Amino acid sequence: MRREWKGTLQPGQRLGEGTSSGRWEIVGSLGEGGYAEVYQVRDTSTVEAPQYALKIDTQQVKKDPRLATVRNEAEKLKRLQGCEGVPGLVEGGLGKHQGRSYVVMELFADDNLAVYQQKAALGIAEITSIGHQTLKLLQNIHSSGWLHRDVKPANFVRTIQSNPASGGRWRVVDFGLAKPYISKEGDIIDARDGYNEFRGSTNYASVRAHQKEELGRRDDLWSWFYMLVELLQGKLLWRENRAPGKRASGSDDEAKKTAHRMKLRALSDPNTLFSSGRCPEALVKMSRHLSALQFKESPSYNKLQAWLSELTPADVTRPSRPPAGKRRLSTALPGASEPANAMYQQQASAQQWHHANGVHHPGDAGYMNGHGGWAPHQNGGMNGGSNRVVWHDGQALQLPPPGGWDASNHPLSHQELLDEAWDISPAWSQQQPYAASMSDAFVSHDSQMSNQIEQGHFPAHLSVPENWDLQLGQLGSEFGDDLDQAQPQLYQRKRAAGRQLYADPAADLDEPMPKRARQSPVQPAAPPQMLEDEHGLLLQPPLPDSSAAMPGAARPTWMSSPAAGRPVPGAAPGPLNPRIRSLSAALGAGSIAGGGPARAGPEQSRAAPSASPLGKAPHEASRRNELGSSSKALPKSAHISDNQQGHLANGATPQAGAAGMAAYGPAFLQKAISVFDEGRVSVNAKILKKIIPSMDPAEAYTGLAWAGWCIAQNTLPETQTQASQMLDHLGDFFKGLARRGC
Ligand SMILES: Nc1ncnc2c1ncn2[C@@H]1O[C@H](COP(=O)(O)OP(=O)(O)OP(=O)(O)O)[C@@H](O)[C@H]1O
Repeated sequence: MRREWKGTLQPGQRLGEGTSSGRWEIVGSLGEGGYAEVYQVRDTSTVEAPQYALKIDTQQVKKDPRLATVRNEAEKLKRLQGCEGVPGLVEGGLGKHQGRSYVVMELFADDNLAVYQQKAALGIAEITSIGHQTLKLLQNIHSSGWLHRDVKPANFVRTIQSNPASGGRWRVVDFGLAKPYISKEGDIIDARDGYNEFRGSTNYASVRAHQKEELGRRDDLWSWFYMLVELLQGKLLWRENRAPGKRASGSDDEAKKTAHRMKLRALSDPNTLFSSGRCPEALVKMSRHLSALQFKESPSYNKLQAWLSELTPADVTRPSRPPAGKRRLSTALPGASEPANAMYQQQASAQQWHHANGVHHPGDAGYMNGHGGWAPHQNGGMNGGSNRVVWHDGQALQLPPPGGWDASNHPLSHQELLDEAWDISPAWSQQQPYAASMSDAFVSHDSQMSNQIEQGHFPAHLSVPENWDLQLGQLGSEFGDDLDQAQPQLYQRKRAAGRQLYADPAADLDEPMPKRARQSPVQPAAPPQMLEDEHGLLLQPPLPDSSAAMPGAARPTWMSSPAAGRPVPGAAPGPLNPRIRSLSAALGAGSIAGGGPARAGPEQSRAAPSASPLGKAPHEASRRNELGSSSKALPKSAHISDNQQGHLANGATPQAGAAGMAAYGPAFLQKAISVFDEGRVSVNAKILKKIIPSMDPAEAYTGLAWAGWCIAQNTLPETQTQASQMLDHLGDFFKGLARRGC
């Protein structure tokens, strides 16, 4: 299955002045709307050949010079330069190619939000985080004196460079409909009399946009609000009846009327926005606030941010998993197909992935990557999460989940499995920008993998097509964010061509028409370029003996030797990340896992810094107090079962007994899974499911605490909410367990 190329320009094609054959070389296709095509390009005028996004008028525009949409957008972008989160323009990046205007701008990696939200399930932490970030982006634009006027998920693009000032990992694109709302004199421009135009996209347009009224800041925020409803519920009820890839029955006008009617009704009863009949209280407050705003009045961004933080997991009603066909991945996986991948070699030589100490395929020349995966140097491979496929001597070998098998393909004991869990936990945090998309990719192989795990067929020789990584990259490449979302291009263009032209007297420039249709970007983004973020969270110092990470090297004794005790982070002699140590001390070592000196000893207590990484020292401290009393701590029990007979009910602790285990065991698993889900590392929940029943509960709790923390770290620093919520979940959960253990 080959990826369908969207757009009229071809890969390798060059355009623009500056070099003899054209400065901008088309590398990938990012998206296509009714009026423009967006490509990933290389600047061939410099040796480094940096990559950018190039937006160019569709071919139809050529036929009607009045529709110079991209040129107009470029002019607006010029005026918005310096506004955080808005794409930077590239010098010399404005031009014409065969009569079509183009503009070259900063390239953002990864998906837009419309695509992203259709991947694996989003938990409350991630939804609120996205809400915070996108709201901040809109506030930035408004503070610059501009309205976006086409706020919708497809116009927020995720990127790997995190910058809290500009909206964390999200950026905003598509300024085709943007308009200043402040005059040159600095006054807010009055609404124009007799204004009678629809601006925006049907699904996200405010009620006033439907009524063809002039839009203000409040209307951008209504669109943001509907985005939020969609994030929470997984759908907008006015577009619900539309089959994927199909238009709603009836005309566009009918669809618009339906959306308008339902939005109007929701003004007086926000519960009607949700098929459950219950609108989260936080959204009710937002709706009231936005409804009360006057045209010129500034929304209270702070209040909206605060209400956003009030959302709870119970407010998420979207399906916990998207249908299989909807899972997607549009990010290039590091090392996905390239033999002797340069980045991996660099990592290996720098010995940065020291902690990875899992299984590998014997005989391969390679090293463990940061995800507990094996990255062969010579043969190429795809690594990460718990599923691994390596290319070896021209063959694809599928390897078991980390911890499943040792180097001689013998199953690991549960003790070793636990060690593996310890090993891979910090790896997740190191894979910060990619963990989500990687685990998405692996989800798609879950069933195949599980079957083989069940049957004990590892490593298995698979028949994997040459372009397997490409296929992953295009899983479910179509998405929709508006009425004619996934319509054939022809249809979109026909509609585009049929639209009327207009000029907006309040803007310096003619504006493009309202835009809608788009096919999704499907090109994998540029490969990752960084191993360490600005906060230094991605890497840990190497182990004293870094050769431990190399094949054949002995496992460091502290990781598996019973004499050395459980390899709790705080107890490890290696210089582990102090953040992990502090969490372990606060949650695991100093509390639940009261039975083992390595976990509960004074060393851990001392190791806990006075302030936690999240600045939650008092909170953590009180949690420690609540949990830390030795009389209340859950005592260490014997292993449930060495032969993994596996039922939680069989593994009674002396105190809680079989009944107690049966009662809270499933909740424990459920919680673990949901925590991992929130961290978007869903596939690892599978490993947990397999290994937890055979583990000492105290070990499992401590391990989860650490793992949860590592996941939480992925979100720092701009999404502290997410991180702290995860920790809270874990803390509450542990508290509950401790009580039951009494
Ligand atoms: N700078 C960028 N970096 C990465 N991707 C981008 C960039 N700009 C746009 N894209 C991708 O291209 C898609 C289309 O971009 P944009 O919305 O600007 O085009 P458009 O033709 O105006 O779309 P529409 O007509 O549907 O509104 C976006 O949804 C986004 O996925």
